[in-house]
Amino acid sequence: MRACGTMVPVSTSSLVLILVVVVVVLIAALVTGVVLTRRRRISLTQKQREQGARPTGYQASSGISLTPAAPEATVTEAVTDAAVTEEVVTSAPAPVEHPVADRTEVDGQPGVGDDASVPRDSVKRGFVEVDLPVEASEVEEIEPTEGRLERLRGKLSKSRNAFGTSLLGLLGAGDLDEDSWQDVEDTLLIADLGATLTMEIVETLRSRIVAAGVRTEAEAHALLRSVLVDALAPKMDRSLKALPHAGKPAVLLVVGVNGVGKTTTTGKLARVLVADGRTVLLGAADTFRAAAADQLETWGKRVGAETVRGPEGGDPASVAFEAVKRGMDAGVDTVLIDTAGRLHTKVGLMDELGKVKRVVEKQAVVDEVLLVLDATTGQNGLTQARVFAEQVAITGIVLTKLDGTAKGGIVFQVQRELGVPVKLVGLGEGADHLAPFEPGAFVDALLG
Ligand SMILES: Nc1nc2c(ncn2[C@@H]2O[C@H](COP(=O)(O)OP(=O)(O)OP(=O)(O)O)[C@@H](O)[C@H]2O)c(=O)[nH]1
Repeated sequence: MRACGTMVPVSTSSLVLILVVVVVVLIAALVTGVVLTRRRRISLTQKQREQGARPTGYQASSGISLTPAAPEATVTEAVTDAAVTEEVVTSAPAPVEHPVADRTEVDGQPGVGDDASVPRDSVKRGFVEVDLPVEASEVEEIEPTEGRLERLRGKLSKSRNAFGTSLLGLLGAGDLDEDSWQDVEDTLLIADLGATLTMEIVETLRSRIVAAGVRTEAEAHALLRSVLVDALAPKMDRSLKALPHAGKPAVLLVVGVNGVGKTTTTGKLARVLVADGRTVLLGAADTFRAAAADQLETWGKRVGAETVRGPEGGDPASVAFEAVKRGMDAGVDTVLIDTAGRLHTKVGLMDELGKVKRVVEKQAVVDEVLLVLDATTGQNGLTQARVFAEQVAITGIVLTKLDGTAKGGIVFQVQRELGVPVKLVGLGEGADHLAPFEPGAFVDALLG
């Protein structure tokens, strides 16, 4: 008898059989693994393709709604449109008077070089006076822009104190006498809502307070919120026409007077687009200010975007043209063109802007002309906006430096006056301090 546990001898053929089984099992596992990995990769690619193929506007994950321009716009039509716009402008009922002395061109051909003979509207900033954005050794992580306005609401504290807090204090105090209504009016005027809009809002508040029988502070808050949101035209299309169409990149032109934050906004906007998975090319058509192109190029490097630049003092229209050409050749999604600051009263410089747009339109549609306004300049911003809108058809407003002012009310006025939506707001010098403008979130930030 063999004791239990004694080893049973295994024949060579059994060993071979076991080995064959093990090898077959291993091969089967390997094949299954490969098939699963392929499937996963294929489904991911399909998903990406679906995302890329969305034909019309969508809410970008970045929180800024990006859309392609209307499909019917073609280059030729755009050129014709530009001519039509100019005709309309010339036949506008009340053209803005420009003193002839302000003309800067000397030969009828607007160009930055002309300014050598006549001083431009502002002192040139040299290298030493301009803080270049921090150079990054590698492409940076970008903060998501979804909910930025909520996250940056603290930056609106100056406007909140001057505007929301005092208004709520007045309205929440119960029955308002004439003096209190006068205070409401003054608060709105000081916050830069302008006389017409202020009167409208006061009238609406007076009638609705009575009709709704507002008694508590919470009711006053709700009423004020609804009146202010309505005054911000919440239904305006604030999507950014920054997506390619008809096989060409979207082209955005950034314009405004000196020092309002055009280059900074262009850089911040490139980050927003890159964060949304878009490819971007920057055009440094600000050939006037020393270091403007360096400033833009540094912004570009931080997000891996190429910058097309020209010689200092060169023709901005030709830089813009080259940038769009390069963008088309490289197949990027969006070309962002930064232009030089120009005072709206300088006819030659305003003509130059029209030329930049027309030259670009020889090869692609300009989908957006974003006017950058410095919120701290108050009513003057409005005057600038009117003149810029006459020269180039403004499609959106970027209101910068809202963090540094108690006059957040300019947002209300500029939209009302121009019928052009505020699309973005600058809330600080930080690289990601640019937020999509949302009326509800903005009013909430003002009212605290
Ligand atoms: N606080 C604050 N500062 C801003 C904002 N946007 C821009 N700036 C600052 O404004 C200054 C001018 O910005 P730039 O981008 O150089 O202005 P620009 O319009 O390109 O200037 P020019 O080319 O000379 O016309 C810089 O110091 C920016 O950091 C903002 O939203 N908030």
